[in-house]
Amino acid sequence: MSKRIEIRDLNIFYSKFQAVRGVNMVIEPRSVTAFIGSSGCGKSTVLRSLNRMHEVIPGAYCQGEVLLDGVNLYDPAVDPVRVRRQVGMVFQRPNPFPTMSIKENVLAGARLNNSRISRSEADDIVERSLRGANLWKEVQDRLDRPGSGLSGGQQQRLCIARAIAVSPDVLLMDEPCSALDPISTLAIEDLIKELKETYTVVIVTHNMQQAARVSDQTAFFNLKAHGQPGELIEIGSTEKIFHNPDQKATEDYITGRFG
Ligand SMILES: Nc1ncnc2c1ncn2[C@@H]1O[C@H](COP(=O)(O)OP(=O)(O)OP(=O)(O)O)[C@@H](O)[C@H]1O
Repeated sequence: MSKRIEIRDLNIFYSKFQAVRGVNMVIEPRSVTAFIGSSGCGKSTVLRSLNRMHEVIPGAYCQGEVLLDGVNLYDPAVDPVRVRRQVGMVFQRPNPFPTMSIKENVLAGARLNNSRISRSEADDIVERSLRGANLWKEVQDRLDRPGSGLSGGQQQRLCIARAIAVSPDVLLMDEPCSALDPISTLAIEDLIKELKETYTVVIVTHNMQQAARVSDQTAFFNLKAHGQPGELIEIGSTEKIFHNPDQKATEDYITGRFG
């Protein structure tokens, strides 16, 4: 549970187009790291490279290393399906399986890994995951109703429950609150702070206040010019990046002078 991520000399391509260049960073276990930066600088691309989701896109590939507790996820001997089990992902729009019950939504990934889960094991996974996603109290009396009947914020917590049901080491979140109202957003932010007790969390956000509220470390990405690859400009404690960054480009972005 909760592993250290080290990214070494990562270059990321969509066929001939290089989207990201030369990223190096360390993400400690039991912490939240926020990726910020203007649109198109490669935040989501880097995030997707951390669980080998990037290469699912035809023609897309990476060069470099992503180490999870010292093991390179891109080593030819490593099974990408196993990587995606270890490194879970939550997307921008809550995407529960609409016809499945709340309970079956939570169990979807767990059933893929093991088709013979006993009833009591399934009940345990459902309760543990829904409690972990701060949703249990709201749905415990309607576990057999469709996941699509929940509010947007509840659906996103259901997706988080589905991600943690397979006991990952890392949770990736790509703008998890961008489709949510402010109250649901705060509920997810509170949850992120709890999740870091157990998992390594990496979140892409356009919301600076959100990065400042939830993250321990912030990584600022930028593009030198349109059509150029995105680069990691600066990474540091969120306190430092927001109050005393080393790079002028970071300061300009944080203070809203561009981006
Ligand atoms: N599936 C794809 N095929 C080809 N190019 C892509 C694909 N997805 C993203 N790109 C390109 O890669 C670059 C980085 O995109 P990415 O979505 O990672 O940026 P981002 O910083 O997450 O942007 P945003 O903040 O707008 O979500 C952009 O130039 C984008 O057009």
